[in-house]
Amino acid sequence: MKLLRRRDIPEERYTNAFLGYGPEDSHFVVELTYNYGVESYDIGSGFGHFGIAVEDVEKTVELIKAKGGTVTREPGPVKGGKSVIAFIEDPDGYKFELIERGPTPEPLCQVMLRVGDLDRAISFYEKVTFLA
Ligand SMILES: C[C@@H](O)C(=O)SC[C@H](NC(=O)CC[C@H](N)C(=O)O)C(=O)NCC(=O)O
Ligand SMILES: [Zn+2]
Repeated sequence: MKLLRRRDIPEERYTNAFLGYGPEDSHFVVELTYNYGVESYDIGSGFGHFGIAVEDVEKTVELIKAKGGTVTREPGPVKGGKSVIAFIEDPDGYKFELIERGPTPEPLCQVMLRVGDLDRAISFYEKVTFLA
């Protein structure tokens, strides 16, 4: 990913940074928010991870390790499945998953949220986000 833009709102005492693999009007982005003076957060157990598709998880993990990244789950098939994945943890404790897939113009591909009622959540997102 690369930094697309910063957005500082001093009157609200926070700064955003937007990172992605392409322009915001056509690509998913990660929006980082820094609240002035707040150095850490309790991430809790609801947020799972976001996913980044790569063509070679093992090679990508080696590159991440060489750059000092923290690998919390080594490359290999997902338990109970075949997709090759790995998990990386960022300095704030947020995780992203590397998912082995073919070439794609949009590697930033999914967000995992833990929910208390799957059918309720499915119904909500289908109802609320059906924007057509
Ligand atoms: C589909 C792919 O994007 C996944 O994230 S599946 C990875 C898999 N997920 C779970 O096990 C979800 C349930 C778990 N109790 C949770 O709440 O995270 C996973 O993490 N597998 C572990 C592994 O080592 O394969
Ligand atoms: Zn996942």
